[in-house]
Amino acid sequence: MPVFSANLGFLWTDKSLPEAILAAHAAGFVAVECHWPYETPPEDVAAALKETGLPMLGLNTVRGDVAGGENGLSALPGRENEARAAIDQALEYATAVGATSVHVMAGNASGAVAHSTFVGSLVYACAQAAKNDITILIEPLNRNDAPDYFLRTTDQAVAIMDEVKASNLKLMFDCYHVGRNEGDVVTRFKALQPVIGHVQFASVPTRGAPDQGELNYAFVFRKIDAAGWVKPLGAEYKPGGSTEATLGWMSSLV
Ligand SMILES: O=C(O)C(=O)[C@H](O)CO
Ligand SMILES: [Mg+2]
Repeated sequence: MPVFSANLGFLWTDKSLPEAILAAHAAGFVAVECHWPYETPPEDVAAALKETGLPMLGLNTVRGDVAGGENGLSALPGRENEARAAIDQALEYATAVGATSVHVMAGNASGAVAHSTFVGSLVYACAQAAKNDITILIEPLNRNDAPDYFLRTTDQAVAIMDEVKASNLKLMFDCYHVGRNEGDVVTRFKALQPVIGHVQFASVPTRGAPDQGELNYAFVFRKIDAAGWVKPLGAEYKPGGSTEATLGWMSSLV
């Protein structure tokens, strides 16, 4: 039976991160994950994780100048030092809270130089992360939400993983992005399962709770489960109001 991780970048954003961890535990999630926790002291997060017994699955590297439209640094030619600093920061925070993975965000770029810049950043990230048994994740984002993002497809992600050749580099398979960009979510999941490090989901195309939209998540969850995937699936959707009011899917879809 599938189990779920609450993505606290989107769920319970009305609460502080430690309070959101308590809320996720009370709602029945078995794990949590976040986006950019850096304003919360890691010891406060660690205390809430300890109190609830929930693991923190992952967090993201910072995006750079968000107001200026940046969405990550690791594929940006000329920004290698900032990208490395973002990776160091994420790994330090992950280590302090016991998080098991870090999503290295590529940023808005294209072309061969961006590709080699991203590969270089990932080689660095994987080497640093291996010291603390942390997995590095890369995630293709869909072209509607992130039209200029460097990493767009699962094929591109696999080619990059083949080039980096690090056993701790894995794919973040977000059913929402795959559903919007590529389709064939279940078929792609099965084909990619050996290189997937984490799975996320939200309704397609609105990024709401998974019991709405064109993707049948009762079917998707059943197939992922049947494929032998036992890690928590990350609920990364925008509740558009009270998170509790959207949680019916936790029982209706499994
Ligand atoms: O946008 C997503 O799907 C993510 O998982 C990342 O956290 C980037 O925002
Ligand atoms: Mg995602």
